[in-house]
Amino acid sequence: MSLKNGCLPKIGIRPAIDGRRRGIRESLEDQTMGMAKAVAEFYAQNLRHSDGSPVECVIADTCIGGVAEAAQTAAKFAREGVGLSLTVTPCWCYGAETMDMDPLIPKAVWGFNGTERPGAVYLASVLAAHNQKGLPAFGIYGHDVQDPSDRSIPPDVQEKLLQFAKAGLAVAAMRGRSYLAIGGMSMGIAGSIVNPDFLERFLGMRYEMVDSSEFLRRMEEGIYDREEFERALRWVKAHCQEGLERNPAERRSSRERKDWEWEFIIKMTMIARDLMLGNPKLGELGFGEEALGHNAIAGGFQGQRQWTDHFPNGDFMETILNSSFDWNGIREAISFATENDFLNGISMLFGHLLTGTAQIFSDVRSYWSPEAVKRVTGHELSGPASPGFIHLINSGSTALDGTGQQERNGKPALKPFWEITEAETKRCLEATRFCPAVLEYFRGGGFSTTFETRGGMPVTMSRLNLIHGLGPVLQIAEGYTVDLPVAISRPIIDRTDPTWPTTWFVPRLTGSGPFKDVYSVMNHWGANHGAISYGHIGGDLMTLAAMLRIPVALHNVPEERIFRPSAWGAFGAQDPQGADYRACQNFGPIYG
Ligand SMILES: C[C@H](O)[C@@H](O)[C@@H](O)C(=O)CO
Ligand SMILES: [Mn+2]
Repeated sequence: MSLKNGCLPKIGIRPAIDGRRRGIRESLEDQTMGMAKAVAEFYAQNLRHSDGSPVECVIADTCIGGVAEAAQTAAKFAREGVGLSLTVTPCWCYGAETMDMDPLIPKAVWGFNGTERPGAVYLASVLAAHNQKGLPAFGIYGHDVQDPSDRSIPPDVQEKLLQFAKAGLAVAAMRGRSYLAIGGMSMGIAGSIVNPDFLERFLGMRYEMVDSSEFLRRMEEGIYDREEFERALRWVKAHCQEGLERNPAERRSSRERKDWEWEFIIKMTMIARDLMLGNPKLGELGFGEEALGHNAIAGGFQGQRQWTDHFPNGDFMETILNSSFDWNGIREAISFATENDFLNGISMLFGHLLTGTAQIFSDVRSYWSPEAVKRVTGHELSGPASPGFIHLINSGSTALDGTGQQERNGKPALKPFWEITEAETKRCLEATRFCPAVLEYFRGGGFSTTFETRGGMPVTMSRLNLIHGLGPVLQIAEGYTVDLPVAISRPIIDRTDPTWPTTWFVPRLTGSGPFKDVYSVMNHWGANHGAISYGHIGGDLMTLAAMLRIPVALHNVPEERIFRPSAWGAFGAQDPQGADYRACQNFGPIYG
């Protein structure tokens, strides 16, 4: 089953040229179209959609020397489903006559750094036109002068081409899709008060909602694939190991009840997925409407409390959906928020679309200072955990990939699903236990995913918050997962909920402001949850946020990784954070 619904967005390449015939244009055709072809090839080789398929480029039929060819190109791009555009040129062209005017399409311009023809002068001129007309565009200007015969794309240009395209593809992938809430607000968590206005205006997405009772209807009326269910049950019995029972002896559920719960939560998992994505198998069974699904690219489940006070909790479902594999094999992770915290779900979606990897969803539970660790465990922190750490932990939603049992160059990693091996999925499962849910919290039972994330992984924690009178803002903290010695980790986990997955996180400190120490990062975090993505992707998130006009409230991303539309500089080049707020407010959300 694929998460895509309809066509995948393509990248439109626009070779712009000096329109003067009888010499100039003719002499430039080859080099200009050559740049377009080189970029298309570069993208095809280096970019994939989050569903694993290679990214396709559409090149304009002709070089664009003026408005007629710009219009022909726009028509071609609309026919072909282009979601973002890149204009390339080695020469002077007529800015406002050749530029891409589609307000919905993220745009960049690569102006070749050569001296024979003034590509960089066009770049400056067309960016000025974009800024003047309120159509923000990213400028790409290579650092070193190239010769006209040099058809290579220099590494600094490659980096920017990729950063722009990854974020632009994410923008295009979200447009027209849905966030599906199963249930409503969970325990007063404001992030689970889904805000359709934000989804529609900033992301071009719909808010879809179904009542949790839909699980029961589908179970009781047999609206799921029975054959898949049997297969899933066999897989669960073979690979999902039950963990320690933490409930007091007199309250534990019977074996019979637990077996029933396993069947129930497997069905919940299949039904949630079918609700989001649809399932042709349901059509074959005579359920045409259900077969279609809700066109969702992200979703969430309220769970607590009405559902979990009576029925098994959603932890297993959330974990499996968020993972890059299940009983059907290795596949794209499905971004799914526990407690229906859609703001965290969308943060996970951003991370997923930018990387193709599974995401970790966590409560940002506690800051542990070295002093508190010493007092509670009797041990001193050392190594990367020395400045103290943040304990990330939540009942559900953390992908099995979050164990860190996949590897890249011998180091723990969360990989895009197309790079994950069968053996690595086994290791993730072996490192996980499914503990009977703590019945004090979850009266209806269920099983919670239990593991400790391997240390040493570069990760980025992010979070969207909605602020009255301001709108959405994004927080970003790059850092590392760390390993703790058992003598420290055990007592700390036992003080919280030992049946839940734990990630020990140390943000990269900068020595000042919110990143002056680990405590300050925790203290500045804007909500109870964070979305954790493998890798240092803060720069990519910032590029995406700028495209979506979401200001970045907090980050520790190095300056050289920050890449925003050219107009941002006009709002205060010496005050990038304030400029970001002003630019986002000035241009406003893409979809109104
Ligand atoms: C079991 C509890 O209700 C937890 O689910 C709660 O601590 C949270 O996760 C709050 O975000
Ligand atoms: Mn939570």
